[in-house]
Amino acid sequence: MTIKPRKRSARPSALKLLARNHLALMGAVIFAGVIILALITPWLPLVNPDATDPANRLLPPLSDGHFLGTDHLGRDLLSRLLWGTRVSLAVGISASLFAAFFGSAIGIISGYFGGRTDNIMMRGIDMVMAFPYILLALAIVAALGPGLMNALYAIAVVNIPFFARNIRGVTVGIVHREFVDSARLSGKGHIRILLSEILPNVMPVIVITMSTTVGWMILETAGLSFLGLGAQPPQADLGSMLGEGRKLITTALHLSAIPGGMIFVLVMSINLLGDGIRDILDPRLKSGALARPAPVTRIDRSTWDGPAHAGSGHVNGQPGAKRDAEKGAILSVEDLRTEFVLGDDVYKAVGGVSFHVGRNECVGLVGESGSGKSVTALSLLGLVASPPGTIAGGRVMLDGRDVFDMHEQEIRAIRGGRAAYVFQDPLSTLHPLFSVGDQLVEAIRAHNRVSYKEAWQKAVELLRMVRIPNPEKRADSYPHQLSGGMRQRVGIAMALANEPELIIADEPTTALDVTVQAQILKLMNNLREQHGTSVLFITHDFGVVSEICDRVAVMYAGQIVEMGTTQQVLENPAHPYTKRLIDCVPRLGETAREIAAIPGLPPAVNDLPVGCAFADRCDRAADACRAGAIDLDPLGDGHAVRCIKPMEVRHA
Ligand SMILES: Nc1ncnc2c1ncn2[C@@H]1O[C@H](COP(=O)(O)OP(=O)(O)OP(=O)(O)O)[C@@H](O)[C@H]1O
Repeated sequence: MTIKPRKRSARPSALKLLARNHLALMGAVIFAGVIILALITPWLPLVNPDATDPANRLLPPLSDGHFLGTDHLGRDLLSRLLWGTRVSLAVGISASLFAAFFGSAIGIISGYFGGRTDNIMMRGIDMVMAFPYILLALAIVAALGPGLMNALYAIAVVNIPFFARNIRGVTVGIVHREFVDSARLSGKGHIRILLSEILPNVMPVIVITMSTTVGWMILETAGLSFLGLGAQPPQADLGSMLGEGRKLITTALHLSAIPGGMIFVLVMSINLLGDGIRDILDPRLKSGALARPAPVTRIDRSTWDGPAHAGSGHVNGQPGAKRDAEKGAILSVEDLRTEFVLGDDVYKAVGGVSFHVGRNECVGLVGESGSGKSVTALSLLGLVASPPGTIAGGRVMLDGRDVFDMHEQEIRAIRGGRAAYVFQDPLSTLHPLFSVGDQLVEAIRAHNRVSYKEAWQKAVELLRMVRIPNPEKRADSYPHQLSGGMRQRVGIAMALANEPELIIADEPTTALDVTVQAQILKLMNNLREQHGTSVLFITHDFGVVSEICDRVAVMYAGQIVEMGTTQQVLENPAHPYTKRLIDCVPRLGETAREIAAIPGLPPAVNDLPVGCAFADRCDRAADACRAGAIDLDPLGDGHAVRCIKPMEVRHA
């Protein structure tokens, strides 16, 4: 077997990400400029910054031989500014490193070990924090004596609590996470866990805190020097220059404006760069987003080929959406294409999907992990995060209207209103700090003008409808006080809050045991019968499909490869992939049957092969399968398959 060379990571480099954030880039350029100037100052043709020249006192900027003028002793301001910036930078960065090292160490140890260690360390930190920090810094300098180094120590010490508190908070949030537990279970000792599990996770916070405090510390050191406690004459830093200039502010404004301007530029550029560094270090933003995800998935109409191109999924040769809308389908999807652009790679997560959901109908979307089911579901109401997600083509007709032509506010009104989602893990979708009753009230009042009391009554009714025992009391419970099955019922109650016409359920029973799963499926079936709700049910489990779905669409590598009624697909699968998928389902009582796993792996959606994406795993594949795009061909009675060598189908 030949192994393909590994493709270069699609993740944009840190520099590229920084370049995309214009403000951070500007900060980086200015800060780099100041640093370079500070570094080369000793080699620049500058006069001695401490050389006085009483004959040339208080010269204004642009004077002959003194570009920025002179101060009250006739010293060259440009030279003093560059040497002073050097000192301020060195002190600010050193104090920040010192505070970051000791503060973070205290925070990590305290947050990790907790208990008495945490108590002792944090009470110590609280004692330091009990003093106003600038008074504490003054007291430290007063005790140690005025001077730049003592100012550095004072500023570093008063900032240690800031790091310690911040980092302890982050550590406490991480220390009970599953990956730390699994490191413990694997036998790692405290030091290794601290270094390999905790530190890398708090590092971005340390760097971000540092990048934002360097500017602050430069200001604080400047403050001490301004008060005469930092740099001592004739040595200058930006603060002492500002202090000297302040005395002559009315007669020679440039003496204070120039160092003040430099402090402003320096602090501003460091803070802008700090924000950029935060965005780069956060792995969730590495996918290309330095910006907040847009409220609705970005639609890129430049890639639109018009409705339904060949092979995308018309069935029976008719333009799908029009035909389905005529049939009165609640949801009609035509040639939907959703992509993720990561660096130079384009991941075609949904590659031209067409299907419809009729009124009061339940359609199943089935497929292996990564086949594009969730992205399809999220695309329907523009919920795929942008960036990096983009709708690259297609139409989604909800009750005859194209969702992608709607205004953002209209789409928002539909979400949780006419169309509602139920997700796999209700614990992560329910708010941990509000009671389930309050969350239901919020969902109801987001779409209806009703009083809190009325909404609360409706919330209790909803809980009763989804068969939560003792709903009046349970409405006051918090998500963590309910069992997994109950939480999922609350998730369904939330979805039902505004009597939706369509429920999009993304693997709502996957995390539940079989008895609770059966109860939830029964509940959803009852709701369909009583309220006429339509359901798009996403699952990888054919057992669930047979329980609840009228029709089913099988997805593979971002495309629908087979579609038909549940009976057609389960009893007569036409696509070899569907057949293999059904054969993977264990059946009770069949002890002799060996579960046939599908060999190989699905292709990466950023590197899809020409022709059938399943060909490499299919024992029926021929050369023709790899020759070009394959259409979803009708087999009769609404059954369709995207295969040129389908299994033999015997329709009743
Ligand atoms: N934010 C993202 N950035 C890049 N690629 C993504 C992103 N979200 C999903 N994808 C890719 O889109 C493809 C489809 O993912 P999707 O979540 O729809 O699969 P799925 O069939 O729902 O799988 P599962 O059953 O495991 O949830 C996968 O290849 C996945 O890696």
